[in-house]
Amino acid sequence: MIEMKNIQKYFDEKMVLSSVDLLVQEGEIFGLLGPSGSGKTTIINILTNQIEHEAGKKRVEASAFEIGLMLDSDELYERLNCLENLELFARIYGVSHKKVMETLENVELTHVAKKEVSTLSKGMRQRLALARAMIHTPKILFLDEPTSELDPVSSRHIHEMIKTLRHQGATVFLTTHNMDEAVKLCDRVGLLYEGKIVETGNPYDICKRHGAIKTVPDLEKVFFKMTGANLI
Ligand SMILES: Nc1ncnc2c1ncn2[C@@H]1O[C@H](COP(=O)(O)OP(=O)(O)OP(=O)(O)O)[C@@H](O)[C@H]1O
Repeated sequence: MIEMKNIQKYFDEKMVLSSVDLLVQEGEIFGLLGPSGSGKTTIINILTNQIEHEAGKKRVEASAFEIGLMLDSDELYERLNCLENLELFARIYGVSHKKVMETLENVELTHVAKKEVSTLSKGMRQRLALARAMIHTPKILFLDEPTSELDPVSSRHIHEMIKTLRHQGATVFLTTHNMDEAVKLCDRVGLLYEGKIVETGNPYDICKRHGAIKTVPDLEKVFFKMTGANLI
């Protein structure tokens, strides 16, 4: 379970999160949606103990070793090959070579196992970053925009991997700009706006309630309806 209660976060004088409340149940795929700069990455950083918050309470029911994290910048080692990137993490987590090879196969990167990361396509990099985040079969997986800039086929591939991990019992917390993705992938979403979660629920139900939301401009219209404020 993941919980935030009345979380506040400032960067210098600027308040980024004014009062964030959210609850993610075990085994859910939860999507955090919001415009650029609304604080989605900040929330992941707080939940994964990378930054401190100023007020409020948080709870992540998993030890550091039970958490998987994939950041927006994939943070792979450019000069190492795919296999070496995974082996490095596998050693830290005590994961066998067999599991590394299986994971490479699951993300369909066996044929480029010995290729240096700097030579991979964006889609391959994303798949490798996801493989690295889930190599130890985490209890909770945090994904910051896992399919940003990917073509539809690569995105679908990533979606399947995320769903497989969920079927194995993991809880997945991801950020996205894309409501269409949220409808396909997430059990529930939270809409982040002006430092607060202004709406949570099943993405399909939210779309039905507000009319179709497919793109960020659509989402902005919904925000306008809810808050009376423009996003830009
Ligand atoms: N280390 C930092 N120091 C100062 N300001 C920061 C820092 N990290 C984030 N911010 C600011 O906090 C706000 C929220 O940033 P954050 O990256 O969490 O947003 P986001 O919703 O993830 O955006 P995007 O969708 O563009 O990735 C932005 O205004 C950003 O400039």
